[in-house]
Amino acid sequence: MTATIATTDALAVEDLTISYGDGTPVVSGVDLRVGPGEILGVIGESGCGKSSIGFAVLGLLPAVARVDAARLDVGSRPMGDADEDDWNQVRGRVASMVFQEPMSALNPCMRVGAQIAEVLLVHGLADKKAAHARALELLRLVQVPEPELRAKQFPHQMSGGMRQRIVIAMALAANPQLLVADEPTTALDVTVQAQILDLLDRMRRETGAGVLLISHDLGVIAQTCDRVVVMYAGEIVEEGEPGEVLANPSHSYTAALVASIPTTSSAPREDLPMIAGGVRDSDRATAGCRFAARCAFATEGCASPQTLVEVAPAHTARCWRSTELDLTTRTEATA
Ligand SMILES: Nc1ncnc2c1ncn2[C@@H]1O[C@H](COP(=O)(O)OP(=O)(O)OP(=O)(O)O)[C@@H](O)[C@H]1O
Repeated sequence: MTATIATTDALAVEDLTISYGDGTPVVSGVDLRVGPGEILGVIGESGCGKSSIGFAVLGLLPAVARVDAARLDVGSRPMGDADEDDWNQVRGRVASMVFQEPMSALNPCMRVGAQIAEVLLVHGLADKKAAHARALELLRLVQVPEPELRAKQFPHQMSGGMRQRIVIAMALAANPQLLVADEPTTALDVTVQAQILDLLDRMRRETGAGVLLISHDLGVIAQTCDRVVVMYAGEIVEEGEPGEVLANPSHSYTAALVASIPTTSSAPREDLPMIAGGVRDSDRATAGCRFAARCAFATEGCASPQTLVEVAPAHTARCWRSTELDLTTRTEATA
């Protein structure tokens, strides 16, 4: 495959705010940058706004959603004021989505080779013969065995992992600059999960596409991403390189997430330090730290607005107490 390696950012988002109807924003003030060939992970518990961000950067939010951003560049295209025609030029060509459930992205009545070729035909990037040849090339690229045979099969004749490979082949067909992968391995069993993450890793290296990888699983993020943003109640609370963030969590929410990862030496699951409660609408409307109501270390000062501050090179956190706390052990630091 002859991929064009991009030189511009795959994604550049500044001050992104998303709300549904007249509701409180579910995402606020989010800045994201995905470089060419880079994997940026977005992690946070259910309801923190991860999928809303993924849909927003592909223009896929429902009409009820309101999106505001100081900058929303997808590949080299400024999409802040884009209409549906503009998004149709971008989706599948400049940026593509890999969803959690591959069956929802595939047409059950169409042979998979034809579905891959269709992406190229829709965008006028190849004639029928060339599109078919490229479909076989893409099946090889995503390591589908016996591509000629598989191309003639329907999705139901394949395993979940094989279907996700087909979806990734479709997403890559037009050589996009950005892939948005929203929980791409959650529906797969553990060994297949690892294979799909390896494939994403290889694909970004070989094609130069940047990847926005959305996951609630810190293990997936740690294994795959170059950088991670941790979201809480619609806000970024911490950002950095995964190894550094996991080793030195500097926001109490991240520390609680890290502490809730089971390890082989962990006590039985009920004894794990899980985070009590969940994101409430009122947390999103709080001017101060949105995690304060659930944080074991919150003080009166946490009611004041917090900004993301550098806690180490290329590592930022939105917790003014981070220097006072030993968040690796989740205790008040001793003087
Ligand atoms: N179409 C919609 N209309 C109204 N509210 C919505 C809509 N879609 C999402 N929301 C709300 O926006 C908030 C963020 O949802 P979103 O799906 O982006 O979060 P998430 O972190 O991806 O969660 P999950 O992991 O459960 O998908 C939630 O409170 C959700 O109820």
